[in-house]
Amino acid sequence: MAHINAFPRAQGADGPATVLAIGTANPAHFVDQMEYPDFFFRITNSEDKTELKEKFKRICENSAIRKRHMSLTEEILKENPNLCGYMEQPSFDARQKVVLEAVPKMAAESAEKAIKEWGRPTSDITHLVFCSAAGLDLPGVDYRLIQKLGLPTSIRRVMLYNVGCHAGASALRLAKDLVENNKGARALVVSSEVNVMFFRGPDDDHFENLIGQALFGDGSAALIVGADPVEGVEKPIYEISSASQVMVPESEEMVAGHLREIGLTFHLAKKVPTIVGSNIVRCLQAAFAPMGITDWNELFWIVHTGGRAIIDQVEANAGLAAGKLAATRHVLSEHGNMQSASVLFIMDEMRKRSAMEGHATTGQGCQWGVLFGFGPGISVETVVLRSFPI
Ligand SMILES: CC(C)(COP(=O)(O)OP(=O)(O)OC[C@H]1O[C@@H](n2cnc3c(N)ncnc32)[C@H](O)[C@@H]1OP(=O)(O)O)[C@@H](O)C(=O)NCCC(=O)NCCSC(=O)/C=C/c1ccc(O)cc1
Repeated sequence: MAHINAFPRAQGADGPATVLAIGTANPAHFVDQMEYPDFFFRITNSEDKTELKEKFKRICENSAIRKRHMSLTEEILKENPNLCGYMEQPSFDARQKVVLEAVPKMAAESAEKAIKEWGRPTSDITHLVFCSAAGLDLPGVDYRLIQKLGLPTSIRRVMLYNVGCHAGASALRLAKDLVENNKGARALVVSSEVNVMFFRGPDDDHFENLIGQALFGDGSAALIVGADPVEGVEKPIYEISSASQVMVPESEEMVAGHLREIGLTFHLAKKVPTIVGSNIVRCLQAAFAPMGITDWNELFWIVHTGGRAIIDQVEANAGLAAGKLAATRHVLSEHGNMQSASVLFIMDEMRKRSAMEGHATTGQGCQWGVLFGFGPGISVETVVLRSFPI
């Protein structure tokens, strides 16, 4: 009997991973950030907490957010008053109901847009990477997407569930490895996030909860990632040149999420913006040493929209010129913090405004760019991108 000494190894791609298409989606319903304090304190029956409301108003005014899209409507909140208390029980089933509908719906919508831009049949998609911080349900949204999009049932799926805000960048890191190690592979990367799991009313002793209530919005983004683009068929937007992850030393639990009967509770230390800021140059130096780049203004920039103070700290620590974070600030303003989807939205915004402003490349005229994902821990993902000519 013939013996096989080794399985044939998958053949790798010739070139690096590239982003070949991007699609985004949001719920139609949105809240105006300036009107939100009135709505939030009214719907949660907290009008008597006048001091807290004044502070929440100041936070909203200083958030640099104009609007946020939300799956949670006034109607749903009225039907489920336990969502409006600070820690009312039960609320998990009501949260889960919204999550199970909204997350796959938005995911399919953004993926359809990405597939349409890509221009090839769904049968050519070999891998699926799905990420979300919302939802525990089996089979997962990866499976739902196969049904909704008519993807091959043999598609190789990876789920990044409950990773946190840095998961969008983690998904890019993973997709890069998948497509570079499997010749001809095309990965559909989808992030879909809703803030239903941690919506709750105010409490005098837990102000960090209110910080979260002021920042998060819902959104989904999808990308097609593949190496060796087919000439005349596929048009690369960015190269994913390198991707690395680091846990910021001694930052454990500065950003943390705990799933309880009352949904996701999270911890957010006041020091988060300064800790992120003070670690940024170290990450840049490690990522750009191979190119010999030390002037961070040479790069195009994509920074997770964690909060205005985080973006300010990154800008100050990297010594960035005005306008370098314009795409990031625009996504913050229009959507708030959409967790893992944020950086993918900014990738889309960056290439669109580069074309609109008449730049020579998809990275506002720059060749190299950096994408930062921040999340629980604090974890930092640093992705080096390379632009393409427009
Ligand atoms: C836009 C903010 C919220 C407000 O702007 P500001 O008014 O100029 O900021 P201040 O620093 O002056 O803060 C205003 C007030 O809020 C208070 N504050 C300021 N952060 C705080 C604070 N983390 N605690 C508790 N009081 C505070 C601060 O002490 C101050 O109080 P007071 O002096 O009495 O008015 C700004 O502070 C800001 O962007 N902060 C960064 C927010 C931040 O850390 N974002 C990270 C988000 S990532 C994340 O939450 C992920 C969660 C997650 C986890 C797991 C999952 O699975 C999913 C999700």
